Amino acid sequence: MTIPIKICGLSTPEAVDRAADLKADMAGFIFFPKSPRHVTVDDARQLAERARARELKTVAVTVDMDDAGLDEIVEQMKPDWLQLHGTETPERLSVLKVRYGLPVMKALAVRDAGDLDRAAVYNGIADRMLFDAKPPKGSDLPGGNGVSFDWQLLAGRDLSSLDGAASYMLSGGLTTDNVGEALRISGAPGVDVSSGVESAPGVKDLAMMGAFVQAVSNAPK
Ligand SMILES: O=C(O)c1ccccc1NCC(=O)[C@H](O)[C@H](O)COP(=O)(O)O
Repeated sequence: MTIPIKICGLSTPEAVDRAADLKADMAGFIFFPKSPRHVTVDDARQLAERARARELKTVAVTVDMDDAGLDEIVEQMKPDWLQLHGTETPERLSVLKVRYGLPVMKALAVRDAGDLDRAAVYNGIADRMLFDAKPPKGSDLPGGNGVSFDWQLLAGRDLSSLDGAASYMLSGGLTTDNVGEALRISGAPGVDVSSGVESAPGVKDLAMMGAFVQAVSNAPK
């Protein structure tokens, strides 16, 4: 079984090409001005075009964005997926799925088992969940903080009610050094990485990207 990998926060053609060379499944582009990974719509349009040419799926990552902002992103970038990384409700997801006809990945911030229980409200609505760590106190970013949550929370948990073959992705503080252990403990069907493949905030490191993908493929199935 191959584990789907999303590499998030890409902002250069080199990083997009590297993700495609490595046969990552998804490339995430961040629309959040406070993030060191923020891209403009025009940047995203060009980067997504490049990804599409290599059959790399693109994900527009937004946070409680209004319709006007989303309209522009969808029209220009033509993403394959929307990732909603804010406080979007199941009702909001339903509206956006009809409006854009795109699959939606809902990020949920996890610290304890109760947080994971909240995923149930998105059953049958989100096409995929992304379980990420809660941001540390004082962080301006809802994601991309390089912190993990307790992977044991996912161990043995029945998430079969979530739809799709890869019903969720594990995220938050994953690195080459810990992703094998994270997969072993959680049994996650997919992984997402951002700061764990960066040499500085927002700067993707091509060698680290390669090492991460290798570590995932080396992980015991
Ligand atoms: O990465 C960001 O800067 C970011 C900003 C605002 C919303 C979401 C953001 N990232 C979303 C992701 O999917 C990240 O890959 C995920 O949070 C994991 O990040 P990391 O812990 O750095 O691997």
